[in-house]
Amino acid sequence: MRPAHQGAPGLAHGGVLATALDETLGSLNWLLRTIAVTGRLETDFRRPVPVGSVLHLEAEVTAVAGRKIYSTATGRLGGPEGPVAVRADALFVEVKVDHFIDNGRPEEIRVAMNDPDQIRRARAFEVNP
Ligand SMILES: CCCCCCCCCC(=O)SCCNC(=O)CCNC(=O)[C@H](O)C(C)(C)COP(=O)(O)OP(=O)(O)OC[C@H]1O[C@@H](n2cnc3c(N)ncnc32)[C@H](O)[C@@H]1OP(=O)(O)O
Repeated sequence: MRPAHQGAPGLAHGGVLATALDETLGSLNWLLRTIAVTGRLETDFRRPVPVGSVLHLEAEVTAVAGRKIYSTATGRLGGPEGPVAVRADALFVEVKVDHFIDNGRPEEIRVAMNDPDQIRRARAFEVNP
């Protein structure tokens, strides 16, 4: 956690922690080779996370039902054996790539689609920087 992630003095902002959980959970969809968006993200903040601390994040898929992917993530202070600071349960919903083409701002979609580097093109859709 860096100073830019601060909310209350010296502590990480809850929205930043939720973003970190969402990104970790979203990475699972790459492993499933499925394009999916967050439909629901339920977050528990169990301990304050100090600026300067390391948050160890892990996530797993718990179930897949049709287009619905259920997953859970845990963030521990300091490392994999540290105390649980945050956790989240999520539902991702599988979408076609058209979801982004139809709903995204045309300028960014055009730049991404015109990139001849296929890996960079796919990554352009991956995260909100
Ligand atoms: C190559 C590209 C790679 C791209 C990777 C991109 C990763 C980006 C990650 C993100 O930034 S996600 C950003 C935040 N999320 C969104 O913007 C999603 C906005 N929501 C939507 O677009 C739609 O609501 C959504 C696609 C999630 C669902 O709409 P649909 O019309 O496609 O499906 P539908 O509403 O029929 O829901 C499908 C199933 O999911 C269930 N569902 C959807 N949203 C739910 C919800 N919030 N809570 C509980 N259940 C939900 C819904 O009940 C239904 O269940 P059943 O199949 O059992 O009937």
